[in-house]
Amino acid sequence: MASPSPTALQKPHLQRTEPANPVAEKLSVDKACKIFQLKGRKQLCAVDSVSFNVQQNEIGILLGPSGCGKSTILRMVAGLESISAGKILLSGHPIAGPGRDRGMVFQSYTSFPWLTVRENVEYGLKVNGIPRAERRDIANHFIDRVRLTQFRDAYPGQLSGGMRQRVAIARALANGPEILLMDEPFGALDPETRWQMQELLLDIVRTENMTVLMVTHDVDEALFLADKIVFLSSHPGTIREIIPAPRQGEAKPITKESMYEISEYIDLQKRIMHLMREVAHDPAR
Ligand SMILES: Nc1ncnc2c1ncn2[C@@H]1O[C@H](COP(=O)(O)OP(=O)(O)OP(=O)(O)O)[C@@H](O)[C@H]1O
Repeated sequence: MASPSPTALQKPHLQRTEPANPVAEKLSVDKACKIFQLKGRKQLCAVDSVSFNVQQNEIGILLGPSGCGKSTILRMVAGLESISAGKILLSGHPIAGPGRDRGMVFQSYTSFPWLTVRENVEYGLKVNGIPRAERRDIANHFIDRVRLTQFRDAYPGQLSGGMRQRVAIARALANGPEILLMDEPFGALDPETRWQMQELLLDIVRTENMTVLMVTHDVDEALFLADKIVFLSSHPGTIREIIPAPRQGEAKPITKESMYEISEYIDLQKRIMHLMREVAHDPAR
């Protein structure tokens, strides 16, 4: 089945909101804080004055020890958690709750089991009143992009874990988000499937001009996918270091094997392992 015509992908519902004033960053997190209210008037500062940005077409990775606030930051960007102080802007506009301009992919499988792959991918478009023929074209395009063409009419229960995550990615992309927010999306997959998914994501980000903010625990995944690694330390979650990847955008290696032939990646891997040990031994550093 052919991809939808370019015009189908330029329909108003898929047009990305242009910023009121053009800004360099797609996502700007500026001194963001999150304080959770606990029982007995106690408070927990989970994220303290965190600032970073992600440019259009970049993959930004949030990396750091357990409890350093990675998911909380992602959830604030998603609008699922309020921001206690500071600000978060997407294309120059403040985040004020969840919205279709952000596509979410979680570690757990989130497809509707009673809908087929195509119905799952079409779901958001249907809710938003997109006519049947158009949403079918869009769904088919993204199902092809995640290489599930042969499984359009299958139900999620008939798919492997990796295939179900591909459905989640296609579903998120079909809604035309400005940024894809991914929380450990490949964490439940076996190592080989995980590699394949990482390579597929890199390919999709390039060809669909997508911007991504992803949480991971996995140093190799961060190295392979990132244009920028935001490394956090915990209690409270603060930025330890913002590390640009040795190669950016089109210059990044497209397979894991080729990444490990590049000495800067090996050096960076060692440096990140070292940082991980430091923050694990002394969270306050
Ligand atoms: N709803 C909540 N209420 C109170 N505390 C919370 C809440 N959500 C998260 N926290 C706390 O905020 C801190 C950061 O949690 P968060 O889940 O963001 O960390 P993380 O880096 O994503 O951890 P992990 O890597 O283990 O998933 C933790 O101390 C956690 O206990």
